[in-house]
Amino acid sequence: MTSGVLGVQRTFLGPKTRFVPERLDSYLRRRPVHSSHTPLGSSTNRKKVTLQTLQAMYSRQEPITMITAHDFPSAHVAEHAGMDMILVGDSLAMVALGMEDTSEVLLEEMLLHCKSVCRGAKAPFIVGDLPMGSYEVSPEQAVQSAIRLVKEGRVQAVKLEGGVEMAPAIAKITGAGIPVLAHIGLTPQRQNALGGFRVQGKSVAGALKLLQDAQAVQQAGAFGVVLEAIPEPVATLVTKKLQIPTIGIGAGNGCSGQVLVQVDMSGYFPPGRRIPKFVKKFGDLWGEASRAIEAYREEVKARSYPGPEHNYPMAKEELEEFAKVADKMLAEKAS
Ligand SMILES: Nc1nc(=O)c2c([nH]1)NC[C@@H]1CN(c3ccc(C(=O)N[C@@H](CCC(=O)O)C(=O)O)cc3)CN21
Ligand SMILES: CC(C)C(=O)C(=O)O
Ligand SMILES: [Mg+2]
Repeated sequence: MTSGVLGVQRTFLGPKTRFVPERLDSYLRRRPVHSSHTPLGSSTNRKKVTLQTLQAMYSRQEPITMITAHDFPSAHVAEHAGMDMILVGDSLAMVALGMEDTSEVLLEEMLLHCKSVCRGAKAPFIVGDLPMGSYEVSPEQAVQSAIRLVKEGRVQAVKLEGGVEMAPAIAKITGAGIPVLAHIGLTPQRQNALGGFRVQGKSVAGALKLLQDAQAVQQAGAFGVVLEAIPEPVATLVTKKLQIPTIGIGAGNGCSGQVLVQVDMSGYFPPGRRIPKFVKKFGDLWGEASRAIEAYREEVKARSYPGPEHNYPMAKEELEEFAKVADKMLAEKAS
């Protein structure tokens, strides 16, 4: 194994070659993976993660890693970082489209985002969120919407919110050969019924309901279930009672895998914005982006950008001739 990105550059390009990011990328793509785990940066040549891959991870109790993406670059970087699964979450309504909540986003809009994400990442298993209003009316409506996400959006699976009450829709979609990831606990599309973004399953009755929901979606054929905003012991117990993986978000460390919203975990939000308690800010993308833009703005104002190294050259004779001819041309025009 090479010792990090700089080592890779030298090996491939040689000491005299200028570093071209695109070449490093294509090199990494061709480089064979020797170890069973995926080293950082070499993931773009990784084999496609399938339902069977995920099943194998679950069997050997290897944590399943999932992150949201909402466009080409956020998908590409998630793939490059070696994520197992990508969720085109309807949270994009808020983080990419500036909507008040997730209930506003349309199936058509989700399709556009699914398409760009699927162009940006090939290896991860990609799941598309069914938006509110696209699946609750009937199992027929649900399967029609799911088919559009696969056929037009190019995702490999769909996710929908709800437990016992959504079992018939889950059965209908899986019957059409489309894998379904269920989502129970805090279901943001139902925030008006839940009384806001509230932790679920904190009482005996609430925890029992979660267990019933989890069993119902498993019975209906879901390949996994997202557990959102529930106490850790409840999520851990639900995970133990199921035969399908649980993907936690705000559900503690006893789940089969974890998911986070990419802009949350990478810190791509302004200082002072409220984030859920379960989010860990692994980076400061907002700080990086705003520092870069500020520096660009200042250099333009100070006339220090663009510099000579950013200019296109022109032969001296051409330039002198141009100046002469230009003056003549303008004088002719004026008379
Ligand atoms: N950017 C983003 N990240 C998310 O994780 C996310 C979204 N958007 N949009 C849809 C839902 C909403 N989510 C949320 C939002 C807020 C809390 C939150 O503030 N919870 C409180 C506890 C509230 C209570 O129990 O009364 C907390 O302290 O974490 C939780 C989940 C998760 N989802
Ligand atoms: C937070 C995850 C589970 C989600 O549903 C989304 O991003 O829309
Ligand atoms: Mg969602």
